[in-house]
Amino acid sequence: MQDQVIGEGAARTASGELRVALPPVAEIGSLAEARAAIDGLDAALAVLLERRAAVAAVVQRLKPVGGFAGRSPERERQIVEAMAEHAPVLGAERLARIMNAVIEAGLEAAASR
Ligand SMILES: C=C(O[C@@H]1C=C(C(=O)O)C=C[C@H]1O)C(=O)O
Repeated sequence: MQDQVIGEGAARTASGELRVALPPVAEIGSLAEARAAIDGLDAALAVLLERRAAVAAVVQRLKPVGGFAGRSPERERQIVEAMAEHAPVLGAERLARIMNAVIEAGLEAAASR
């Protein structure tokens, strides 16, 4: 099976890996290149977000109380703190807003299935 290209610089490999090109930002020289890079990153993000929602839905089924009723602020704080180590420019405060939207979208999607 061949790699499935999902965007500029992003592909799913036959063995189920997601591969994303991360060339140095300083090498981006034009608006078209910058937008192509964003399109590739967004395609990869979409794949990751879809997978994350599917895994979060599994957690909802396994927890004693799932869904919005079983929301865990402590676990969500831990997630954001761990992510902030990889995203120091965004930082924990902005990441918390992003992840709140991601988590709520995942819980909504799980409830709608
Ligand atoms: C997935 C869980 O349930 C909820 C959803 C979370 C998520 O999408 O990461 C995190 C904490 C909970 O609010 C969990 O408790 O781990």
